[in-house]
Amino acid sequence: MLANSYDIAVLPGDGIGVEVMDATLDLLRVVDQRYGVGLSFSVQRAGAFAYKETGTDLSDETFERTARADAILLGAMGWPGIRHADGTELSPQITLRQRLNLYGGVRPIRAIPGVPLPLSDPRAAKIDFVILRESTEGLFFSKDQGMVSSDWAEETLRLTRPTTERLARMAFRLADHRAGQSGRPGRVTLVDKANVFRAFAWMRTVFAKVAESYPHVGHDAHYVDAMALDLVRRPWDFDVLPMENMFGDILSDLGAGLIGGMGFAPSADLGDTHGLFQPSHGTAPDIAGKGIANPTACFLSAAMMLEWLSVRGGGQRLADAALGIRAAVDAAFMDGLRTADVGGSAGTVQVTRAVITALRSAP
Ligand SMILES: NC(=O)c1ccc[n+]([C@@H]2O[C@H](COP(=O)([O-])OP(=O)(O)OC[C@H]3O[C@@H](n4cnc5c(N)ncnc54)[C@H](O)[C@@H]3O)[C@@H](O)[C@H]2O)c1
Ligand SMILES: CC(C)[C@H](C(=O)O)[C@@H](O)C(=O)O
Ligand SMILES: [Mg+2]
Repeated sequence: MLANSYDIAVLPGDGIGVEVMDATLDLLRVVDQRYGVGLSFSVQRAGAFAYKETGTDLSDETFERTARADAILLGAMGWPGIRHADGTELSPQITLRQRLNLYGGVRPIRAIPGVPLPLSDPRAAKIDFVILRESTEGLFFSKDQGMVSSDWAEETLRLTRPTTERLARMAFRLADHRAGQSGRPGRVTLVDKANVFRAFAWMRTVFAKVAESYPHVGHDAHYVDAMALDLVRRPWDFDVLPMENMFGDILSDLGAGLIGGMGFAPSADLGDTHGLFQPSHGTAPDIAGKGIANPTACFLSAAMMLEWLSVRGGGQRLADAALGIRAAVDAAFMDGLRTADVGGSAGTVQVTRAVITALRSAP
């Protein structure tokens, strides 16, 4: 699909989602001038404040428009006080994942050179792994269908063969791709709780079968509780970590903590036909409106979007643009940029200016 222009559906959402998206669109316009990738943006309203004003957090019209785009860029959605009648928070992100079958939640955790890290071990600078969060089933399968009585409450975890096999193939392809780029051997480590639940023992058999088709990629499994320990103790040892939905939700925030916080953690929700890109963080009500949200995670999510469009046949310019964003982010932080979340004073606008300057001055 070598196209001259790409239609990007943009859903800024709520709180700092809007702030980091404004910054990302400023960056992408400069990227477009420099690399000539031909991006056009159609901004759509969705999220908690849309719900408050219109009664829906994701209208059918917005969904259809979003589903027709070449790629989707999302800020963050949700707001603590804005709830459904049953008290649950709104989550149109989950609706999008389920309706577009975005089963592969790719959440890279990479230490950005120059950003202060919480672990003092010098090996922390080498942290570079990917959480691959299954994003349509697992424990989220029973969302809105859990049974609650006055005496008990029950939710259901479901893993299906088609999704588990697709997730496994995505994990091995990703490890293979990363090995090709880094020169290090690839390794897929399934994160589960197979010592207690049959569902995870079964998941191991599905992964072991898929692994046979990738003999050059290493493969093992790790219990989720031990993985929580080892991600703090030796995170530099891991490569690609596929896991069930809820485990991935939790461990991806832990991973973000290892590299400076949520403001540095990008993500992509990928299916076979659609790709949605968003920072892993939420709407951050505690800092919204203060101008200090770190837009780096959203910048890096936009880079993932350009790379995905490139891999789907969009050509080298998109790949170069993705690399250009990553290099500019690294250069800006190496040059001393310090965001408020890592003890500095640079706000959203300063970070955006610094990254744009680095992009413009790159050879
Ligand atoms: N993908 C999404 O849209 C998404 C993800 C997570 C949470 N949420 C929603 O967001 C709302 C707030 O959730 P929460 O507070 O648990 O999680 P959060 O990710 O919004 O915030 C957690 C902490 O990280 C900080 N933080 C997050 N992003 C940051 C950034 N870019 N720069 C600097 N600091 C940042 C916040 O200030 C806060 O201290 C809830 O309604 C939740 O449901 C949405
Ligand atoms: C806001 C919430 C519905 C969402 C999730 O649980 O998936 C978020 O925590 C995330 O990690 O993207
Ligand atoms: Mg989460």
